[in-house]
Amino acid sequence: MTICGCKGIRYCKLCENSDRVKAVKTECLPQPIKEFQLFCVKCNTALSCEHNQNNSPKFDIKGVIVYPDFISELEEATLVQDIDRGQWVPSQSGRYKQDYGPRANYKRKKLKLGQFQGLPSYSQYLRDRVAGIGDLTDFVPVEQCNLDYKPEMGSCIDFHFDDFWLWGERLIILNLLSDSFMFFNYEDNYIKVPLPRRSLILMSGESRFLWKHAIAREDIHSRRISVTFRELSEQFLTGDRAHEGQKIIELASEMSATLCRISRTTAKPRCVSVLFRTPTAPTSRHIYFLPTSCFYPHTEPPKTSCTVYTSSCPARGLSSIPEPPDYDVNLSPVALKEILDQCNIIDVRQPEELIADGVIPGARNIPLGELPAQIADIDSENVVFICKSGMRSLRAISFSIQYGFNKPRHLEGGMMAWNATFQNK
Ligand SMILES: O=C(O)CCC(=O)C(=O)O
Ligand SMILES: [Fe+2]
Repeated sequence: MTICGCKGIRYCKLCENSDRVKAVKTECLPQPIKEFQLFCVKCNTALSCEHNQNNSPKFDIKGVIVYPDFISELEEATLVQDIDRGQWVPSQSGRYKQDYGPRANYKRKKLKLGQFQGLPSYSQYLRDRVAGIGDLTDFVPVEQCNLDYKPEMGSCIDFHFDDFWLWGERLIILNLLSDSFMFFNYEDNYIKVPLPRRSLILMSGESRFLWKHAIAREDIHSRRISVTFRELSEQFLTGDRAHEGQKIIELASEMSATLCRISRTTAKPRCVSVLFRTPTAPTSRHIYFLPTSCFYPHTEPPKTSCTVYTSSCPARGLSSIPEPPDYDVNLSPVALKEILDQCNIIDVRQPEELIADGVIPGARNIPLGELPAQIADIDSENVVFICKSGMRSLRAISFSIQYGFNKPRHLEGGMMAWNATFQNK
């Protein structure tokens, strides 16, 4: 017996050799598709263009827009950290799922709102940013679905339409942690749309109603998280179920996190400290750097609602840092050298910096941006983070403490201090 979320013809690497999957006729199982056209995210076309010489393109797809770099690397790291605080539940085809939205019985066309506590507060700034895109000012997301794809699980999602009865014309998906492709199919035409890491894809019009979409197993090379936002269909907005729709919209905008306190930090004038209480993290304190364009420091921070706070702050550049650690995180180059063989050294620089400035023997290179995806593979004891000057390694410390690492430390002053101490000696 394997424990996974697969049923019927769906399978993952845990259950693909099970009796249930073997019993399904091979021709019924989804097979890899080898022939497809490639979509150009610069020209928004699957036809040949200056970036992409597709062989004899047959079809174009309308209604797809990809927004590269929709969030920054730091925002991604913080977002993944917030998402991972929630519980992942096994789903079909080797995926894991976190669903925030109304419970729906699609066959009976019935909704249950009892459990729905609203969309998570950590994604409020994303929703605000989406609403800042020209055509999406009236996009009111009422569902957020996070999916976790892992190559070792063979995670994928087969070709499908998202439900039309409940969900509206526009689907919005944020692609986190690794590059991938959204695969589209209409009759015998296949198109792959690149989804660079940290990009957002908007699917509407033909790409929503005519073409099915999928994420292929062969396009998951390392951990990938997708965050899908869905709006209500017309009948829940203006049609005969509008009263239910209104209730859902009200519930969706209620934060599942309660804002406990928001205060200015005296030590850092451009920051506010925000205390939240959420079902998954009883109290979590975030210090937000305020963008210069933000209304602070001209007015008092709002005291009652974090919706007001987040939607009033243009979220670009917003990032959170946890509490400072309560032990000495600093190791001097000399101190580190003495205990080098007992340390688990993680170098968070980019690979090209290792070539330029040298490495400490035994160090494992995990660039800071990769840390959220790889942190589960690091032994959490005796960790010493290294970077060029000691700034990124401090962030790595904060991040890893939240994952339960035991007193991680760093090389104070980074490789610059190390080289100044030991080079030519
Ligand atoms: O993970 C993705 O990007 C696609 C998810 C999807 O299509 C769905 O949940 O309906
Ligand atoms: Fe979908």
